[in-house]
Amino acid sequence: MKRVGIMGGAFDPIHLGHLLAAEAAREQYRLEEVWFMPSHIPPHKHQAGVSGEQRLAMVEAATRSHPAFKPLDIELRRGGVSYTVDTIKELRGQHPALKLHFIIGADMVNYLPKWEGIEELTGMLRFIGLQRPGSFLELDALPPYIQDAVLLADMPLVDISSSLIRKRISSGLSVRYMVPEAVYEYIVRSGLYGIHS
Ligand SMILES: Nc1ncnc2c1ncn2[C@@H]1O[C@H](COP(=O)(O)OP(=O)(O)OP(=O)(O)O)[C@@H](O)[C@H]1O
Ligand SMILES: O=C(O)c1ccc[n+]([C@@H]2O[C@H](COP(=O)([O-])O)[C@@H](O)[C@H]2O)c1
Repeated sequence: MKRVGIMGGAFDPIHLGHLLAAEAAREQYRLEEVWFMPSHIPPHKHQAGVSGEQRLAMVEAATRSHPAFKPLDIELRRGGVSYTVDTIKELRGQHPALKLHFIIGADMVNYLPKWEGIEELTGMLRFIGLQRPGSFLELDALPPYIQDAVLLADMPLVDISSSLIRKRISSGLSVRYMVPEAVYEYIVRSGLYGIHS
């Protein structure tokens, strides 16, 4: 069975924290591919300020150089609120022979009990959880059926978030090296987040 990781997020914009988390999960759990999937409307968060098309273009730019990383536009094409349970059912229908892993940072691991259809989701995939500065991943605080569905991976802690990047750009500060060069160029070229080159 092919082992695939899915890294879902708003990617507004995609940054080095996302990429290092995906690479750590890929290596430690021998994932053959990792699919980066921008959400349409995130279930529990403000809607992205930048269009789905532009967030996908940044994901494409960020993943192009890695042979195992691919963009996935399934949630942008479906529209509406991007509940993971709906997406995973759709993906399992399309690819019944995949072993799916959903890669998430500590903030999202702690939030798993509130995910739509979480009981059903834990029967369809494993989560791979990574520590993230600012949110301590506490497996013991989760119900046992969720703990059983979460695998842990290590990564160099990266204190970068999309909101930090947006805030720095709007304050005229540099975000070079917080995002891949190709993403930085896309942000400048498209004038995203009010950037001045
Ligand atoms: N620096 C990081 N280290 C580990 N995981 C991360 C990091 N940044 C984001 N993630 C994880 O990546 C996934 C997608 O995150 P998302 O696209 O919402 O980025 P974000 O940086 O959290 O955005 P925002 O700051 O706008 O809330 C989530 O599971 C999140 O926990
Ligand atoms: O389905 C849910 O209820 C759910 C709740 C919170 C987060 N998620 C998914 O988890 C991924 C990371 O979420 P976020 O809010 O950090 O971008 C993204 O793919 C979301 O759709 C999903």
